[in-house]
Amino acid sequence: MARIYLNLPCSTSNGKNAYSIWKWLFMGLVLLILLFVVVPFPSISKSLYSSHVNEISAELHYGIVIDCGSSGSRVYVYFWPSHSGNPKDLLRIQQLHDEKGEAVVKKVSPGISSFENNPDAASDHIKELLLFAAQYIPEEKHAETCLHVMATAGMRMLPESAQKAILEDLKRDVKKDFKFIAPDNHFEVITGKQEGVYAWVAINYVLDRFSHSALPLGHDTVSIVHNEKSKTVTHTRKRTVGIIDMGGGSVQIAFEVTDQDQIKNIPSPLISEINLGCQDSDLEHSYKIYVTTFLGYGANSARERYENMLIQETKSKSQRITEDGTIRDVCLPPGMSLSGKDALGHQHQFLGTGDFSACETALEPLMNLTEPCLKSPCSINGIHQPRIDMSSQFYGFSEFWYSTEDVFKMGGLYDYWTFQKKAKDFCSTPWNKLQGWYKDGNYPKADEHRFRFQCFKSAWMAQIFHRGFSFPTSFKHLVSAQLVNGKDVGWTLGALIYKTRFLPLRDIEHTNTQMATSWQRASRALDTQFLMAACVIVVLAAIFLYMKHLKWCPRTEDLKRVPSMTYFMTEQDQMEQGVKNEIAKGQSYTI
Ligand SMILES: Nc1nc2c(ncn2[C@@H]2O[C@H](COP(=O)(O)OP(=O)(O)OP(=O)(O)O)[C@@H](O)[C@H]2O)c(=O)[nH]1
Repeated sequence: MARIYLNLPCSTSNGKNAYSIWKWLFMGLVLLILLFVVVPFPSISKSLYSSHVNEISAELHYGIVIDCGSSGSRVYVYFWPSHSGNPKDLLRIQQLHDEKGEAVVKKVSPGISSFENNPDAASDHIKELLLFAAQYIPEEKHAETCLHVMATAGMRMLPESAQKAILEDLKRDVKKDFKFIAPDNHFEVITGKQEGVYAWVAINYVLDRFSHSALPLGHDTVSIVHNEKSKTVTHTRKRTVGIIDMGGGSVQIAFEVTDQDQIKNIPSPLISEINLGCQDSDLEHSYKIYVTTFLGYGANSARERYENMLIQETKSKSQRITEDGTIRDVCLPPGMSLSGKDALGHQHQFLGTGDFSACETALEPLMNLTEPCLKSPCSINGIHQPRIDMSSQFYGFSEFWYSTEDVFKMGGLYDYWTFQKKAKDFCSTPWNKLQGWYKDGNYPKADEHRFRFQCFKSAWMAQIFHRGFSFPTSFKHLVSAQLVNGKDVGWTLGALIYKTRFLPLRDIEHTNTQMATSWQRASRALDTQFLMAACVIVVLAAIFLYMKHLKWCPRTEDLKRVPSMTYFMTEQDQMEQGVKNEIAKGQSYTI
C-alpha cells in the first residue's frame, strides 16, 4: 500500500512546528469565538447607544411663554432635549438663543391690561410677539410646541369681566393665526403666589438645587423629614435659595421652610407644597414653600399710591405745598418737576427736593406695618412671615435688578450701606446735572422712566426689603440678578418647568418601550451568533479529535524523550523511505 507523504511539519526535524500549528489553530478558535460571541455585545450596545444619541439630538422640544406684565408683555422661547429616562431627573429646559448668542426675547409695551376698554385689539399686541418667536422654531415643530400666555399684576387689578374679555380675544385669534398647542387653559391670569413659586423654581433650577446627587450633610444641605402614613422618611438634599420678585404692580417673596414647627405655624394660604417630580409619590422633589404676594406693592404701583398719599397729605398739611400749589417730593432729585393725576383725574405738580433718608421714612406708611399681626412674626399688611434664617441665600429679581444695576451699576451681591450711599448721592444731585450726565450716555441701561424714578424706586426697594420683609441692614446674602450662569431666571422658566413636569413620564414610557424592542432585537441577534459560534466550536473540536486519532503529531514529551524518529518507523515505512532515497538518486519505481 502506498502512502502519500504529506509535507506536514511534524517530522523528527520540525517538532516545534507541530506546536505552532496547534497554536495557530487555538488562536483561530479564539478569534472565531471573539468574532461570533464577544464582538456582537459591543456592537449591540453601540447600536443602542447611537440610536439613543440620535434620538436626543433629533428630539428637541420647544415651548413659548408670554409674560403679560403690568408694564409690558414679553415672549420667551425655550427648548429641551428628550428626557434622560431617569425618573429622578427633571427636563433640561433652556432658553433659546439666536445665532449671535442673544436670548430670543421680545417685549412690547404697554401692558395688556391697558386694553381694558378695547379688548379686541389685545391679540394684535400678542401677535407681534408670536410672529417673532415662530421664526426661531422649526416649522415642523410648531404643531407640537406648547404656548402659555400668562398675565400678572396689571390684569389682576382689572375687574374679572375685563380680564375675561381680553383673554377671550387672545384665545380666539391666537388659535386662528398659529399652529402652536394653545388650549383655553393655556391663557390665564396667574395668581401672585403662582408667580412667586415659579420664580423660586426658576432660580433653584438654574442653580442646580434640585439635583439629588449623594451629598454629605453640611452647610449647603438640609435634611427633610416626611411623615408618610406610618413611616418617617428622611431625605438629605441641597438647600434651596429664596426669592423676592418686585415687578411694576406686585411683589412676591418665596422661600422653602423645612422646620416642622415653623411649617405648622404658617396659615395654609401662605404655604405652597410643590412637587416637581413626575409622579405624585416622588417625595424627593417635594418642597414646602412659604410664598406671599402684595398687589399694589410693585414699584410703579407704589409710586401711584405714594403720589396719592402726598396729595391727601397736602390737603391736611400745607407745609408740603409751595406757593404755586406744587407738592414737594423728597423722593425726586432736587429741581425735578413732575406732573401726575389723582384718582379723580385732577392734575398735580410735584417738585423734587431729593433726600433719600427722608424718602425712606416717607414710604413707611405705604407698607401698613401697623396692621394687627394675628400670627407673629408678620411682614407687610399684618401677613405672617416665618422667621428667616440669616444664613440663607436670597435672590432679588426685576426691580431689585434694575434698581441696583441700571443707574447705580451695582447689581449682584447687595450691601445696604454701599447701596444707601449711592442712592443718597443720586437723590441729592440736582436734576439738571443728572440730566446732563444722562444725555452724555453715562447710563446706557436706563430708559428715561427708570432714570426719573430711580431715587423713588431705590428707596422703595430698600424699604420693602428691610422694613417690609424685615431683613436686617447687615444681611449679606441677597443677590440681585437677571441672568444667573448666563441664563435668564425669570418666573416664566419656572412656569414652564412646572407645567412640563409630567412630560418625563411620557418620555420614560417611550424610552422603556424603545429599550424593550431594542433588547428583543439584540437578543434575537445574539441567538444567531451563539448558534454560529457553537457550530464553529463543534467543527474545530471534530478536526482536533480526528487529528489526534490519526496521531500525525506526537506529543512534546515524547519528542524530547526519543532521540530519533527512525525508531518509530515501521517496516513498511523503512521500505518506503528506501524507495524515496532511490528516487532521489534517479531510479524509477512504480508504486
Ligand atoms: N431697564 C429695564 N427696565 C425694565 C425692563 N423691563 C421692565 N423694566 C422696568 O422694571 C419694572 C418692572 O417691570 P417687570 O419686571 O417687567 O414687571 P411687570 O411684569 O411689568 O410687573 P408685574 O405685572 O407686577 O409682574 C417696570 O417699571 C419696567 O419699566 C428692562 O428690560 N430693562
